[in-house]
Formats: sequence, C-alpha cells, structure tokens
Amino acid sequence: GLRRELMPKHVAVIMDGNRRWAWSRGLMPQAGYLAGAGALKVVVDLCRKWGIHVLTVFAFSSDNWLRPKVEVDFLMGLLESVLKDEVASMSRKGIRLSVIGDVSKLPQSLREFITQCENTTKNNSRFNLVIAINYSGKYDIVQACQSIARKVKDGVVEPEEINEFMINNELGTNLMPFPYPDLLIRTSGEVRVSNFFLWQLAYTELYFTDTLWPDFGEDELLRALHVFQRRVRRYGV
Ligand SMILES: CC(C)CCOP(=O)(O)OP(=O)(O)O
Ligand SMILES: [Mg+2]
Repeated sequence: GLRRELMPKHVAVIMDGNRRWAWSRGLMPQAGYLAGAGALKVVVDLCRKWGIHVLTVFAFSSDNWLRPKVEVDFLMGLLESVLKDEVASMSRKGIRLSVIGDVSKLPQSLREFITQCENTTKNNSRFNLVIAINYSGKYDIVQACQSIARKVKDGVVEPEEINEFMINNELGTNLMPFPYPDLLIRTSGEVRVSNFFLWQLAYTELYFTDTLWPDFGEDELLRALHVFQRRVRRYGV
C-alpha cells in the first residue's frame, strides 16, 4: 500500500484529453473542459487527503491561444467561474491559490479575480494549488534571465555570482514551498512536456497514462502514486 512518508511533496499535472473525452461521447469540446474542471476539484481534495503539499496544474499554455476563439473564450470564462465558485471553500480548507504564467494577456475580469483569489488565500498554508495560466516554460526562463541581466547591468550582481539558486528565485515558482515537482502526471497518452515546466523538471519522475483527464480520478491517482513510490529516486547518483 501507499506509504505517507514516500508521498511526493509536489505533484504537477498536464490535464490533457478533455476534447477527446467530449468527442468520444458526441459532446462539444466545452463539455470536455467542464468535465476537466470537475476532475480538477476531485484531484485537489485527493491530494490534500494523501498529504501532498503542492499541486500545480497546467490549465492553459501560451500555445492554447491558437485554438478557435469560441474555445479560448469558453476556457477563460471557465477559469473565472471555477475561481469564483471555489474561493470560499479554498479559504475554508486552508488552500493557498497561486497563478503562474503571463496574466497580463488574460481578460481584465479574470485577471482581477485571480488577484482577488491570491490575496484572499495568501495566508493559507495547509495546501498549495498552483494554476498555470498562459504559462510557457521557455518564457519563464527568459524572464528570469532578463531580471538577472537587469541586476548585472545595475551593478547589483556580478556575472560570476549567477547560480542555480539565483535563477530559481526568479522563476514563476519562486514563492511556493517545494518548487520542484517530485512527480509529473500527463494524461491522454501524449508523452511530451509541451513547454510546461522545463527548469523545474530537472529531477521529476515522469508518469504518463492513456486515461483522458476527465476520467482521471482516485483509482488513477493512486496508480500514479504507487508507481512513484516504487521508483527509487537516484538524483543521478
Ligand atoms: C486547456 C487544456 C487544459 C485542455 C487540455 O485538453 P485538450 O483540450 O488538449 O483536449 P484534447 O487533447 O483531447 O484536444
Ligand atoms: Mg490536448
């Protein structure tokens, strides 16, 4: 069985396969996104139940802007309504919500609600839910480099002083406990990282399942956690 002391501290999820799930049921893509939002709520509570500290979910990548406008608009509205519907229960459950990604490109109303949710929950410390919205792993590293380059230009930092800790501190994940995911789960059979976390995945155990995200529930999560606990993590040693 699962051992609590071997639980991952930080699980990251690429929630993929929502439209295929809808299509296989003769439904619209929007129904798949809605079902995906439901799966997310279930998985958040399961992670809390199993003593995982941080759950990061890839909810919208910078590539997703290329989707049909009707789908992008629906996803933006869905993200806002999920935050609206869940902020009270997140506060009650001690869940801190953080959003990573370039929020400047999001609709004004969603951006305002993200700020509100982050402020309302910023003192919660029992569980961290991180939602990556308009996130790009490459851009995260680019903006970190830009920030450090400004410090070098201002004479605050010498080039020789730049090290991985300095870079860690400039990435979108700098404020969370356990910034490096121990386990990355990707659903729907795709086996790629798709410009999600790049730097942060240096030692992450990668787990792929054919299950479509809306069907990813307790059985699937437990299966992923058993596989994780069976893998001896060597960190290259
Ligand atoms: C926006 C993102 C979380 C949606 C992931 O599911 P998806 O739309 O990529 O679904 P498909 O891979 O089945 O097209
Ligand atoms: Mg997909």
